[in-house]
Formats: sequence, C-alpha cells, structure tokens
Amino acid sequence: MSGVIATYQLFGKAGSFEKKAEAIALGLTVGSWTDLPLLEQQQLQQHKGRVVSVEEFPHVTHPARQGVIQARLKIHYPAANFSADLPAILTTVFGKLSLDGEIKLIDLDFEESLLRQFPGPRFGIDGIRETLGVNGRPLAMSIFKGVIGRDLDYLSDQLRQQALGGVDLVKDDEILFDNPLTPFDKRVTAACHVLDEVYEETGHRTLYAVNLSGRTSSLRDKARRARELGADALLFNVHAYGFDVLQELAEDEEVALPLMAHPAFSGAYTSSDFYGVSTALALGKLTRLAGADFSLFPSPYGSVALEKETALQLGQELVSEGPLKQSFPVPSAGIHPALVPLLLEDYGVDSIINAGGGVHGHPDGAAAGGKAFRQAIDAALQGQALTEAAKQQDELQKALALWGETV
Ligand SMILES: CSCCC(=O)C(=O)COP(=O)(O)O
Ligand SMILES: [Mg+2]
Repeated sequence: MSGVIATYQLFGKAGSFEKKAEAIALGLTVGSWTDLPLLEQQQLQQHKGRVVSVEEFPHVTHPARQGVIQARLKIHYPAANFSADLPAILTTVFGKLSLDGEIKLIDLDFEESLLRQFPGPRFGIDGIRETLGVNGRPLAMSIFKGVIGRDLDYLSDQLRQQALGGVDLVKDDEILFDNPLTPFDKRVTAACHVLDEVYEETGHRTLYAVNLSGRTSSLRDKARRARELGADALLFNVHAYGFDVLQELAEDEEVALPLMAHPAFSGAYTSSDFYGVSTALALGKLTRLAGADFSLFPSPYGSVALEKETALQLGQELVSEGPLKQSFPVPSAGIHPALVPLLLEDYGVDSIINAGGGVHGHPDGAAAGGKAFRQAIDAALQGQALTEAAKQQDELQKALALWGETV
C-alpha cells in the first residue's frame, strides 16, 4: 500500500515503546476503531497507521535524562489519508504528535509513487554545472556582507569585487530584504549589468542569487518579474516560509530559476535532541523534495557548526540516488580557505565552498579573497598541501597567514 513511513526517536523505560507506537499509529489515523461494527472496522482498516518496527537501544542513554533508553519507532501511514503535499503529510505524521511530549521526527521514507508527485530540483547539480560551464571542481560562492543601509553603488562595487575574485556564484545575505536603498528589482538589474561587464573583461561568468522576500502572496509575481529582469537564481528562506512555498516556486514554469534554500530559522525546530525534526530530514531530504537546487547548512567546522555525523548525513540526503535530481550541498558559516581540503574530503567535488567573511576579510579585499578560495580548491583537488601551493600564490598565502593552516 502506498504511503510514507515515519521514523521517530524518543527516550523512555525499556519495554514501554510497543504500546506508545500502537497509540501513535492509531491516534494519528483512525483513532479508536476496535469497538465499531465490523463493516466500519474494515473500512477504517485501510486508513489505520501500522507499526512497522520498534527498536530499543539499551546502551544509548542521554546525560540529561536519568533511567531511560533511546528507541526508534517506524510507523506506516497510508497515502489514502492525505493529499500528496507536504503540509498534509507533515500534519499527518507529526502534527499533534509534535506537541505531545519528547519525541523527534527523524526520517520519512516516501514510497516511490508518492515521491514521484514531488518536483525535486528543476536544475539540480548537473543543470547548474551546465549553466556555468564548470565541471570537475567544487563551485565557489561568496556572500554580500555589510550591505544593509548601503546604496546600489556600494552593492554593485561589492559584487564586482567578488566576481573579479573568480567565484561562480554570489548570493545576497539572507537578512537583506526589500528596502528603499537597494530594492529587489534594482538589485537584479544592477547585478546583471555588473556581471556582464566582468564577464566581458575576464571571460568568467558569475551568477547572482537575489533574496526573494516579502509576504507569501507576493512571491510568485516577484519571482516571475525577477526572471523577466534577467535574474540568475533566487535565494529563499524556506524554513521561515514553509516547504510548500518553495515547492510552488520550483513548479512554476514562469519562474523556472535555480532555487537556493537558506537554513535561517531551521535551528528552531531541528536543534533539540528531544523535539522537532532531524537536520538531515529538514535541510536535506525535504528541502530537495520541495525543489531546492542548493541547500545551505552549517558545516562541521565554521562559526556555526553542526555535529559532523549530522552534517554528513544531511549532505548525503541531497545527493543520494533516486528519481529526483540532486541538490548542491553548500556547507557554510565561518568558512575560510584553510578549510577547503576538509570540505572537499567530506562533500566531494559536487559541492559548493561558500563564504562571506572569509572572502571580504582578506587583507587585500574581496577579489583577493575569492582568488584565495579558488587557489585552495585547485590545490586541494591536486592533493597538494595548501601551504605548498601558497608559496607560489600570494592571495592564498595571506589567507592562510590570517586564518590558519588546517591542512
Ligand atoms: C549557515 S549560514 C549560511 C551562509 C550565510 O548566509 C552566511 O552569511 C555565512 O557568512 P560567513 O561570513 O559566516 O561565511
Ligand atoms: Mg548569511
């Protein structure tokens, strides 16, 4: 029977979990059905949740909880219970339950016929590479910094410096919203102009991801307008808006732009060991399913770090084999050139090295900052120690001197 299997994690007394699992399977579907007449019982049977497995981990305890062990419950929910959209599915598997004590939604396994009803990324890793004409190396991305309260000339100049550094993408910071000094439409047109100029001067093409922001009802028109104005990609604070809003944008033929999902706000519902949704599910599987071509997330190394195992699982969700195109993993936050070998080892060639402060903070400015990243990527790909490569490359040498030499 088509549907979805939800995996939950909880802590409790050994032997108590079977009863809990049955209560969830019933409670989130048909409620109490056993006292009903036989005909009605049969009708409801096809809608009843089914306990797939209950696994106890007697050795997995938690320092903040005494006398309890960890367990994982898997429960199947029939597709007959919900429409094929994430609001309905999330409400079914973790609606009221998310409010009902300490329980965390770890994973959702979509049966293939259900999975195929979601768009996934429109472009995916291959499509983005084709647009850029860049293969065989991780992409480099930088982020506007300190542009709130600045005008369009300032923004244009900062973009120009970043593009001259040879990065493949530049994104708005997620906290730059529509404002009188740098309104959305003008950002797009100014960026097209600057990036065309840099392309003519250097032959290097950089794409710009503008932050699609504002009320939900305005987003579709705004995104379509961005496309008409020549935008390359849209940055989107998906966890503040909801996955279905992302999906609407991904499916819209008149938008048809690469979508970059920002992790802002996701920590509010992923960070707890006891509540919420796993990071890999929220920033990985669901973000890809809803149509993000890029998913940004904290790397295991920088200023806002995820636990390494979590960050790797998340990356895996974005690129794993399946019917959907792959999303680019973009490990971020506090990234500087010395971290490039570690990121390459963790996420491979099909990933993006993304930095704001690590580009703009370079002693010789943002163009030099971008170059230092490109030099670090080339060296790491060749298996060359960065310190070795830096002997020939001034930009990398200065970056390592400032931020350290991890490899
Ligand atoms: C996990 S935050 C995503 C990247 C981002 O938006 C950002 O501003 C990172 O900036 P940084 O200066 O830390 O590279
Ligand atoms: Mg940011």
